[in-house]
Amino acid sequence: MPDFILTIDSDDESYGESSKTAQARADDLNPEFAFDPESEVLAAQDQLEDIEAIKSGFFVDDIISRRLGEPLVPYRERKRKLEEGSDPESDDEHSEHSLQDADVETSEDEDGDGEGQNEEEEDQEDSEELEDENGDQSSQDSGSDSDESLDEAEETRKAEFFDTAPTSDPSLPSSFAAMNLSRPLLRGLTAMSLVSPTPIQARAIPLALQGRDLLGSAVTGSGKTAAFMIPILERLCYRDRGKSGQACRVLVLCPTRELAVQCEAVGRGLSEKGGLDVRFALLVGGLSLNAQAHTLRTLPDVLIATPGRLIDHLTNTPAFTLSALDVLVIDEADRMLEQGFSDELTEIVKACPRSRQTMLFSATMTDSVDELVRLSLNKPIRVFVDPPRATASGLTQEFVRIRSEEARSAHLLALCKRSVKERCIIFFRSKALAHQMKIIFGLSRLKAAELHGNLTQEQRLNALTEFKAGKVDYLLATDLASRGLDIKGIETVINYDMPNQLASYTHRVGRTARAGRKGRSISLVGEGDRKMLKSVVKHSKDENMRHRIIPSEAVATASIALSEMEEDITEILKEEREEKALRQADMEVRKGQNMVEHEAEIFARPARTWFQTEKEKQAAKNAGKPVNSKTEKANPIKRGKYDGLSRKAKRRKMIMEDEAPDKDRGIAAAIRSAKKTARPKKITELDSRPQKTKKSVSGPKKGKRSAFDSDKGAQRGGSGHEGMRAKPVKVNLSKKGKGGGGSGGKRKR
Ligand SMILES: Nc1ncnc2c1ncn2[C@@H]1O[C@H](COP(=O)(O)OP(=O)(O)OP(=O)(O)O)[C@@H](O)[C@H]1O
Repeated sequence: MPDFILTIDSDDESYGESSKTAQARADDLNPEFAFDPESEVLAAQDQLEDIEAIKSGFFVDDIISRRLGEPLVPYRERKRKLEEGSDPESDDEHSEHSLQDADVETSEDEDGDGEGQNEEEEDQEDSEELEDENGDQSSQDSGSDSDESLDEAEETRKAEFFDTAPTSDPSLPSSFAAMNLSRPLLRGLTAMSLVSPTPIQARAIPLALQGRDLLGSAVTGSGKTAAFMIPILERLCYRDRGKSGQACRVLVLCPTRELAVQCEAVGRGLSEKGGLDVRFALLVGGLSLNAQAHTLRTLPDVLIATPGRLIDHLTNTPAFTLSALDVLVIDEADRMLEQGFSDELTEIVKACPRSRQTMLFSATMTDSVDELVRLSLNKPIRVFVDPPRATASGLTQEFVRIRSEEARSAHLLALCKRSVKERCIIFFRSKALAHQMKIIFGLSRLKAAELHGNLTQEQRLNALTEFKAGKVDYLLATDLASRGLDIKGIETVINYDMPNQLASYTHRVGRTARAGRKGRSISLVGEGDRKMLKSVVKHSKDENMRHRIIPSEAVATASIALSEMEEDITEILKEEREEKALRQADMEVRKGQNMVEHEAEIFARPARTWFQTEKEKQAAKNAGKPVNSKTEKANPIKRGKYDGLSRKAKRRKMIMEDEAPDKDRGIAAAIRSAKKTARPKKITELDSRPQKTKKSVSGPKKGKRSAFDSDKGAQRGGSGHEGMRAKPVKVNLSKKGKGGGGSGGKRKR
């Protein structure tokens, strides 16, 4: 059997060979371009509540420094230096250390002792084993073919549920200019060096401009954020700008705070660089509730939110509703449909008007009807650019075999000491593991920051800032950082352990090789990870896979170093616990003092209500698995008659039902119509499908066309007014699906 996997026997081997497709993609994209969320991170930090950090990690650097006999730098001083851009730790020391490592590596490489021989035999064995994984593939393929092939009933349901993309014009726009976008937006795109759309952008943007519901999927790092942000901004160019037109029109939901921060940075960047007057609000946990509530009172156009905080505002911020929402975007939608988020998502969808446009995006998007029905989509179109679970073509995937679990950390340490020395993100299954490794890296003088849910929001944002700025070489993260984060220049992703789901693997390794660049992933594969390895092999191209060997001497050296650290690690963890308890006690005392001093004011405040108790939240999280379509089929979601209606619409329907039949219906109708007129108008959508525009749209009426309507040629020629498109076709989204646009009848529930 041919050895399909190239075995790397040198740690220095470059991962740089890229396939022709990667080159083609690289030509398509501008690898130098990156959105700069860093400034946004700092902006978000300004909003932070002044919470004294009491969680772990905050002071562990100090404890480690004390152990290593290094001078202590107070946290506030460190933070100030970070903001000023100077490195609090000595670079010299680090480079000296790297040199030492290099020396060791050379001497080891030159040393051809018996252990090397052993290593070779292991190589052979490992290659065969990986080959086996591939060998299994054929049999597994044939077995899973039947698993994966959808039964006829499912096919029929999909045919009924989804719409097909219009095929009349198969040519895709080759530039943003060809998309007939308004001039300020084109200016913003150019300022951000975005010239030609990526495949997902070329397909999704025209459909999104028509107001269609859609599901977008393409590999990680292929520009999905701009694929929904561009049509949103374009449509907002045509909104009613009068006072009565002010409303929260767009909601983008993200599963993590960091992703929301980044997403807002992309939208804000495009808007500011193009000179569009679109206002954004970031609604994420960990940032000041009051500041967010204050922003909401100004009715920002676009809300970028995590579900929990959004629901908090919906429940507790007076007068805040989503009743005027035009567009709902769910980023990383497959994750949001999972158990941990699904209750919150259902609650949010219920608060949105049914006439909205809904767009879902993810690199691992599902098209399971069972999972999608709860979102009340209206004949959505699937825009699936790459095969499901595909990885970026510039990615080389390497695998290291771990023979005993005890040796896992030694492998990681050896790998980082010898080969992967910077721009690396390492994923761990648990927060505790990531934290423990932070201590090990600290004691080994490897610069690392941790990013997981046991940290305060300030610590999380600081970790990202430090990593992006190159102040630390490693980001030790949990799956919190696996989705969506776009950090320029990540060269390597290490999987300390394999995740439980293939989708998580795809997202983790997708933090590198983005936007046409090259990158590599290195996964440590133990006995328990073999099943996932099989799945990965099955979904990957052979030429992108490598088997990596870490010399056993290097692992042995790391192992000795680790055992020498054991006592220190225990001591540090103990010291940390004690310090944490002290701070906690200190905080409790201050809280008590506050209660005494400000009792009257505190009790005068309206009590906040919560959508779910902590217990319920935990139960939902523990369920944690993707929705089981079979169970769903057996127990279909029961829908009430008010489901899918906004709160306002629900109230209206209830009032109408309560109305006595003998009441003057004419007066009631007149009142409703007056209220409707007072509501902000929907933002426009570009409907390029001619058969739909003429009959169905409530666009500009005869004799009421704007001065720009007849100016098509001038606008195309560059002399049109900014923010206006020639002959804008105004479509009232609330009419969507009522016979117009061929999207068929009433919205399905
Ligand atoms: N049209 C474009 N031309 C060049 N580069 C682009 C273009 N659109 C986006 N990019 C680049 O692609 C990078 C990745 O974009 P983005 O984060 O939106 O990817 P994604 O598909 O959402 O990834 P993920 O699935 O990991 O969330 C951005 O940093 C940006 O630099």
